[in-house]
Amino acid sequence: GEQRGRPVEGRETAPQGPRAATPLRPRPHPTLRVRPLTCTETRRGDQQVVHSLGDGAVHVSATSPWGCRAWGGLHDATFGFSAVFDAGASQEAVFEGSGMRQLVELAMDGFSCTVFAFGQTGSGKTYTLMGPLGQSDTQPASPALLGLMQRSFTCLLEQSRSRASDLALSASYLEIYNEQVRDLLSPGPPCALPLRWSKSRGFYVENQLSVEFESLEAIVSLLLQGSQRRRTSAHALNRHSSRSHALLTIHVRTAGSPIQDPGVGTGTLCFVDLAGSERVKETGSSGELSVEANSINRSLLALGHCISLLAKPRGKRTHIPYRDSKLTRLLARSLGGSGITLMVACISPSSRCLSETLSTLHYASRARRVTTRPLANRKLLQTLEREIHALQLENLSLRQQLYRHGPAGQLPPEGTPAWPSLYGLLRDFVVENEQMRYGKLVGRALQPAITAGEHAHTTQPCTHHPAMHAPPTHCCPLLQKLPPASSHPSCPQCCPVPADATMFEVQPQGSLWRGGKCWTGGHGSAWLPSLPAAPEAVVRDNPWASAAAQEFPGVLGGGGMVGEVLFMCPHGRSRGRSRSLSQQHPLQRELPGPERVPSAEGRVIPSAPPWPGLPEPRGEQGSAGRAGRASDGHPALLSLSHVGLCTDPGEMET
Ligand SMILES: Nc1ncnc2c1ncn2[C@@H]1O[C@H](COP(=O)(O)OP(=O)(O)OP(=O)(O)O)[C@@H](O)[C@H]1O
Repeated sequence: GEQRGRPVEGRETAPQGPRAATPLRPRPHPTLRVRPLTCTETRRGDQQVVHSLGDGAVHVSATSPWGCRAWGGLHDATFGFSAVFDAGASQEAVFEGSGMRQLVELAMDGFSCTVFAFGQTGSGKTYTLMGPLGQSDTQPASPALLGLMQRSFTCLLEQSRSRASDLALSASYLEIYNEQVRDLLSPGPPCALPLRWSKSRGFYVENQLSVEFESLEAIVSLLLQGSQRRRTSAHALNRHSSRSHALLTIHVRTAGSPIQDPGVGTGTLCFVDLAGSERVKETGSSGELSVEANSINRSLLALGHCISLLAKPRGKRTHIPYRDSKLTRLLARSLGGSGITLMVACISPSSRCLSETLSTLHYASRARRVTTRPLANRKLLQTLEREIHALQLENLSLRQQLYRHGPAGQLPPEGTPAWPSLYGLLRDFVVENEQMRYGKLVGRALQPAITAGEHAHTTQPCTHHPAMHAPPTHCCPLLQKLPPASSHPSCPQCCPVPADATMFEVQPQGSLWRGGKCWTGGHGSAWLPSLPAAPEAVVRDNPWASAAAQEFPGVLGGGGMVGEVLFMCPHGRSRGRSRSLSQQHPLQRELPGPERVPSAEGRVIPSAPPWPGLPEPRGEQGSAGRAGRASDGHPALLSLSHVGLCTDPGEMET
């Protein structure tokens, strides 16, 4: 019996004009185009089964018994789209009414935009995107027949000229033929290019050619050149059937940025002309044609599968198998990622194509439920740049730490085995890295006061390195109480490990093992001018250490953590960069997450997992952490690897 198809939920209203559509539409934006009956279909007496009802609705009434069988007796169905263009709609009407102009503007603003045409073979996908391009090699297409691509190019170039900013446009064009990605712009015979994945770019094609253009003629000629290289064949339903999926991408980037890596920092507008789904029986394909048809159908099936999964509510989504085909890999970002997608479903009105038409309509209905999270690439780039800058600073600090581990301030010679293993070293770096991040936060918090010049007058140039300034001493109460520095104020170049500095290693009993000439207290502020025989003696006999011990009882009274290497600078006053042993630093609450917050002893739990067979990392709460407390219960000394923060927020980071 007859059955009326349910209208698709939440049907969007048709756009009222060029600017009517919402500029940022996170859902794929299905638009329907119904082509006219072809001469062959008319001659054959095929009936028209698709009728536009207006307001984005289309009605399919199946009178063909063949169609009824295929859809289990479903004769009637109404579907809703954001816009429906029937057989009489002009190419211009499709461009203006589909939201294509807005998509171009979004690409210019740095978003990743994709328009893809899908539908049965011979349904008018290529015609909608490119017009009758390539169907006549001798005559150029009339301007009225130009497709979405050429109209978008014009719009892009107009936009790029009208925007004062320095924007450059380039294009790449590839096809996926029998699961091989091939560059359509590279000269020479087509060869398969590798498809790779990177965190910043997602899936991308390696060694793909990208050609810069400045005029409409140039980009249209690229389009023509690529389309002529694209695989097409004739079959029963289409004399110019595309045998591959083609992706033409326009990259909008800031002039001067590298053309080789257009993935990051650019807006993109990608036109995807999918190969049409086909029933081999109907197209009469055999041999190579049927191999191509199988490959096309398989990749379209993978695309359909991804779309069905993406259409589920976010909470109920399972893994999206983008890797099932090259097509889904390349469309991953547009479908479910940070892109904005316009889908153009193309159908034939012929009763003979009913089954395929209904399949396309259901496919489009599913796709409209997919949501993406559009993110402008330029904004993404700024975020990444900030992150890179922070990481570079961190890297520098880590290099300095590594430098300190080398003998006599030298970097270890190449080929020296990593200490104690590469993993151990890395793990320590993770700990240090997190602590330094913590220290950096404090430094950043203090920076405004420092840059305001509040303490500027107190800084003194280092006698060894005039470019370096010692920190303002009055910022830290501990430094204020200490006697004046000996020969010269310290600077990051002199301290903490000058060539004549010596290391001590902390033993399980809490005593210092003299492995060198110097050690420092937990604040890094009480650098001692002479060699201690034992820490107690240092505190007792040395005025610097005594002052520090009075100010912060317990800090200098105990040993460090077992296995720690402590340094002492013979030059007197330390750098200002020092780590607190305080239980609660006022800035701790500003830390971004619990893993960055030091423990009560001022240590940070590393994010690196413990490695079997290796001792606990120095910052970890293990046996080393427990031994880090002095026998009287006060927190013990911290080694340089824990330096970075002062109890007094007034003390600056070097
Ligand atoms: N809206 C239209 N108006 C007039 N002719 C059209 C229209 N759409 C398609 N055609 C004609 O229909 C035929 C098939 O169109 P086209 O090649 O674009 O189909 P296709 O979907 O790209 O097919 P395939 O998937 O096999 O490549 C062409 O001859 C084309 O000129």
